[in-house]
Amino acid sequence: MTSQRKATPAIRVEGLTKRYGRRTVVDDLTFTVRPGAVTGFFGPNGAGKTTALKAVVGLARPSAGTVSVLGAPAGSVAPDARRLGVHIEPCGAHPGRSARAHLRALTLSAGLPRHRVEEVLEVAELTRAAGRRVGAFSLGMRQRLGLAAALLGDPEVLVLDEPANGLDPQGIRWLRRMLRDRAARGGTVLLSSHLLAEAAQTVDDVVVIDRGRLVHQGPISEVESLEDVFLELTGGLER
Ligand SMILES: Nc1ncnc2c1ncn2[C@@H]1O[C@H](COP(=O)(O)OP(=O)(O)OP(=O)(O)O)[C@@H](O)[C@H]1O
Repeated sequence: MTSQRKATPAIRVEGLTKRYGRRTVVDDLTFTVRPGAVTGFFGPNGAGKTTALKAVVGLARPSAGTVSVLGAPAGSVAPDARRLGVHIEPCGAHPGRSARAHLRALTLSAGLPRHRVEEVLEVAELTRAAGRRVGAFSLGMRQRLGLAAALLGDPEVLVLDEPANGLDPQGIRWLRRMLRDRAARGGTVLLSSHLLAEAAQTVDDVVVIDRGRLVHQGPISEVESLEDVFLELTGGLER
């Protein structure tokens, strides 16, 4: 990870639209994500967050619009684990494989040094469980494994869908510190979350979408209560 490219956004989403059949799930979405910061991506269930994140990392082809990551089209950055790390469920680990074997396979296919496996196991506090079958992992342990996999290349940009999902309070604190540390070192983090109180402690910038459309982008410092702003912008309990 480097602290270059500070002047330009690390991620630029312009007019992103994704349709499934006749249904528009992401609708003319434009926002930017700056390096050296954690950006939270929020929206109600079904708002299109995962779909938009998939388009950002090249896992979904936009129906219209463009996405660039570190100045390059999303799809061209995606295979480079040193530039882009992604955790979007399902993590793809074979249930019969151990966590260590899963990470080793990823390391091999990404052309990364083998020692990264033990390093990310340590970072994700999974070393003791590394020899166990992934199929026997709890939700939180699978989540840690997915995050460990995203960190394998020590990437400049991290895109994480609901990274706190299933984590216990200790795990949530670990995640917050890890993300803050990466941002402090110049890294870029874009994450989605429904845990607004927790996210408010972690993020620098906020992007809120509703029904696939952008309803807010700005620094968290300008938001008095993320929950109030979220409910106000997305129709709250009256949906
Ligand atoms: N492959 C697909 N084919 C058809 N529809 C899809 C597909 N993927 C997502 N959708 C639909 O797109 C809409 C947005 O889904 P998405 O998962 O992006 O929302 P989300 O904001 O991440 O929701 P949540 O917070 O519940 O995870 C949903 O109505 C979903 O059913």
